[in-house]
Formats: sequence, C-alpha cells, structure tokens
Amino acid sequence: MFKVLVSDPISDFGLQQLTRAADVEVDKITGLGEEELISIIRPYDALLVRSQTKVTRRIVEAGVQLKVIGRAGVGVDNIDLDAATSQGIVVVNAPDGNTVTTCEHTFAMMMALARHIPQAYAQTVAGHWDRKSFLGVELRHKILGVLGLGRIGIEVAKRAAAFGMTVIGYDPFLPEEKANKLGIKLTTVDEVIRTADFMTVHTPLTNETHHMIAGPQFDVMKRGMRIVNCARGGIIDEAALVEALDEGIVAGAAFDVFEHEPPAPDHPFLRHPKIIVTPHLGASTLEAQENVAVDVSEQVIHILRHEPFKNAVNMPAVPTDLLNKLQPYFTLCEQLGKAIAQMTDGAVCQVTVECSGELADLDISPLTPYVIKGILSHHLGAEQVNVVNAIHLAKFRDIHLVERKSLLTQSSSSEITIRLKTAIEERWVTGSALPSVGERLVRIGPYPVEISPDGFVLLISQKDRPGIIGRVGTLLGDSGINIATMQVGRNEAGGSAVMILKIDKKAPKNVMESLYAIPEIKRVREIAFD
Ligand SMILES: NC(=O)C1=CN([C@@H]2O[C@H](COP(=O)(O)OP(=O)(O)OC[C@H]3O[C@@H](n4cnc5c(N)ncnc54)[C@H](O)[C@@H]3O)[C@@H](O)[C@H]2O)C=CC1
Ligand SMILES: O=C(O)C(=O)COP(=O)(O)O
Repeated sequence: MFKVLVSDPISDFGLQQLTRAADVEVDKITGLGEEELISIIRPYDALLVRSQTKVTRRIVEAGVQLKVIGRAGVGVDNIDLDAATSQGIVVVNAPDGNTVTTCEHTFAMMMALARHIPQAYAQTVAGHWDRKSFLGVELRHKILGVLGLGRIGIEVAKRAAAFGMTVIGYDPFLPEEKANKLGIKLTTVDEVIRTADFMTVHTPLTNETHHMIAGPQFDVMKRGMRIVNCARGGIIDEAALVEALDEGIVAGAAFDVFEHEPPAPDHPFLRHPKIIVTPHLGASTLEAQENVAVDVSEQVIHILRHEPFKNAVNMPAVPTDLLNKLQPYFTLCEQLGKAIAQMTDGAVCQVTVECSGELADLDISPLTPYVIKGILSHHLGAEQVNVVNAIHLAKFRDIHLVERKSLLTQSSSSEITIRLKTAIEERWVTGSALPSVGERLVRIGPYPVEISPDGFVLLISQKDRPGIIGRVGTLLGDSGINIATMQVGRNEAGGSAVMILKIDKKAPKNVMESLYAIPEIKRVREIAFD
C-alpha cells in the first residue's frame, strides 16, 4: 500500500484517481509547519503540495520513503529540488492546468485597476455614494506590455487583442514568426517600459528577473503606467514601486504575489490607495484546481507504480552502460550550454551538439538535454529546467535541435562543440573532459583557450591596438577584481582581437559599463558558471 500525504488544499475531485486506487492510502493534513511535517513525513511514499507548503531540505531528508513530490501547479520554487534530486525523489508539476485561470485573473486585476473596482466597492459598502473619485480609463487603444510570453503571457496577449489593445512584449525564447502570428510586437524590456500604458509580468522568478523592474526602470517609465504582477513576488521591486506610485510615475498597481508570502500586516501595499491586491489567487478556480489535481495525481500514481510518466522536473533517465560512458560529459555539456547562452544575443532558433573522438562512436542523444538545460536555465531559472523536461521546453519554444558526430577527429580524446544559432547571430564553444584535468573550455569560437568552466569569465572583443590590455587590467584592478588568468588572440596585427579573462568575482554593472566605454572595445560578455 502506497501512502500519500496531501499537505495543501487540493481539489478532492481531482485527487479521485489516488483516493479511489486500491493500492493507495491518502491523508489530507493541511496547514502544517516545517517541524510538524518533519515529524509525520517518514512513512509517506508521496507528498502533494501547492505553493503554501515549503518543502525544505529538512523535510525532504526526513521523508526517507518518499518517491515523488507532486506540485499541483506550475512554480516549484517552494520545493528544494536539489535535495529531492540528491535523494532520488522525482518532482512532478502540472504546468498546463492553471494557465487560462491565471491569465483570466490577470485580466480581472487589470480591469479592476483601470476602473478602481476594489476601492469603489469599499466606499460604496461603507455607505459613501462617491461617483467622482473613481474616474477610470479604457483598455481599448492602450498599449499592453507583456514581459514573459510563455504559457500565461501568450494567453494574456490573445485576450488583450480582443479588447482592442496593442500588444508589445519581450521574451528571449519567443520566435518573431510566432509573435507575429499572435499579433505581438516583440521588442526590448526598455521599450516596453518607455511606451506601455499597462504592463504585466509573466516570467518565473530567476536571478535575471529578480527586480527586473526597479528604480532605474521606474525612472524612464512612461508616466501614468499601470502595472500587474500575477507571476511571482520579487520580479518588481516592491519598495521602488511604492516610490514610483507616490511620485506619480505609476498610476496604479495590481499584485497577486509578494516577495514574502503572506506579507507582513504593515506591508505598504496593504494600505496604499493606488495598489490593489489578492492573496496569490491566480490559480484558484474550480476548473484549474481540478485540472492540476487530476494531472498531478495521474503522474504520482504512475511513478509509484513504476509506469512511464511526464512533467518530471528533476529526473535523468539513461541506460546504465551508456550512462557510465557519458557521465564525465554531463557537467561539461551543461556548462557549455550556460556559456553559449550568455555569449549569444537574440531568440534561440537552433542548437547543434557536435561530438568528436571516442564520443562519436556512442549514442550522444542523452547529452543534448544537459546542453539545453544549461541554455534554458539561464532564462527560465534553474529550478524550472532539468534533463527530463529540457527537450520538451525547447520544442515548445520551436528550438531546432541537431546532433552531429564529427568524423574529422583531431585526436582520440573527445570534444564537444555547441553551436547556438539565434535570429541574429551564430556562435560556438568547444569543451573537453579529461579524467586528469576535468572539464575544460578548449575553444571559444575559433580561438583556442584553456578554461575550467566555473566562476566568472569575461569575453572582450576589441580592435587590436596597443595599451588596451593594460587599460582593462587597470580598470578591473581599481575595482578590486582580481584576474586569475588572461588569454588573448587576434586574427591579424591591427585587426580584431579577443581577451578572455577568468576573474575571481562577478564584475558589477558599472565595471561592465566602463569596459564598454573604452572606444576600442566592441563587445563585452560575462559568463557566470554558478
Ligand atoms: N499567481 C499564480 O497563482 C500563478 C503564478 N504562476 C506563475 O506565472 C509565471 C508564468 O507561468 P507560465 O506562463 O506557466 O510559465 P512559462 O514557463 O510557460 O513562461 C515563462 C516565460 O518567461 C520567459 N522569461 C524568462 N526570463 C525572462 C526575461 N528575463 N524576460 C522576459 N521573459 C522571460 C520565458 O522564456 C518563458 O517563456 C511563473 O512564475 C509561474 O510560477 C503560474 C500559475 C499561477
Ligand atoms: O502554479 C503556480 O505557480 C502558482 O503560483 C499557483 O499557486 P497555488 O497552487 O495557488 O498555491
């Protein structure tokens, strides 16, 4: 008998597959704190949650019988995935079931914002018949900026068109052709900020999206913009938003999510007359809750019964003999993916994995998910992408995947080249993994290098002129950034040159700007491997 613990409110109807199964016993115990969960988790084979239960490493480690953690929804940022993976626990989510519901909530928030509905309601039920204070605006003929055009963002864009809005947006993975078909004008975050009348965010919370809209963005924002966040708290800087509202830059904001949930009773959003809030209700409809509960129950039962399943967020699956041969290259592939993603601009169209040497005799397909994981995790967030869902995510984004074996083997040792073609450019990087030295980047484009893929690397393209190397060294030194190694190369004297520097800590934004300010420097990229 499999024991399943449901620790958040999940639809009874949706759970029927589990509750009616003869080999499953379900306990629903909600509202538990970490210590309480730790004390009862031991006998359970599966744990089902929404966003309230924080599945910490301690809970995972106490769950010695756990085979699967099911998330009835999209975001798995409340689950310690590393802990689950290292304990061999599969984490599954239900990414499609609440898309429309969350999109509709976004629209409800946008309309409530435009017409001051919550504020007007509060006044009316308090006995004030105030018809003057709540002059609204129409959505029609307004520009809607959508940041993050994945499942929910696209649904929002489709509905905005029906309201007569012009939709502009930014997503690093939406191909122009698909955007055109949907009537979305792809642009930059900067243009969205400067031109949109309404803006809504639909990205995950990642290092890149954290405070994506903060002080500098509010400084250049179109005056009178209205902002909606039904994605994740922290994408928009809460304190900077309050300032922008008070300064009249932002006309109003509607938030379903907070940097810390639930927010403290004295959180400024809870008292601000221009902010309307809901308590993370984006996914809370009857339909969505049934959908996600059905999806996740189905996956959980498959996993418990050792049947094929989908939507795993963390599990690799490769035959053992091949796994042993490919094992040394998995980390290399992921690091090459991370490197190429950070070196290349534009929407990703094609990824080519090219192997030479001994690898050319093997089935190299299990390497590709690691490459894609490296590439996509840069934009989607490491917790969203894993080797099981990487290919699926790439296909959803119309990314063409090519695996190629190179017969032009330069040595018997194996090398892997990752080529990334985007809408605007193609770049490539080559690596190797020798037992004696571990993973190494051996070429960046045509330039030979010798770099271990960890820490931070600066790639600088410049005109081959005397003194540039010294200026870069001085600039970094003055900023307290130590250069661990430096390699330089050029195509011809006085032509194009590159500098590849391994640095001991991340170069802050002002240092990157100062590097760009050196007239001979054409391009600077920082690759962060952690
Ligand atoms: N309020 C709620 O109750 C709910 C919130 N959500 C949240 O909504 C968000 C979106 O969910 P989905 O659409 O299902 O996810 P998705 O994965 O389908 O779409 C996210 C999109 O964001 C894009 N993105 C990543 N970094 C970006 C950046 N720097 N700039 C612009 N775009 C970027 C990605 O390329 C991707 O297309 C997630 O954070 C999810 O957790 C989802 C369901 C309910
Ligand atoms: O699915 C998501 O990402 C959500 O944010 C929904 O969260 P919930 O299931 O309502 O706690």
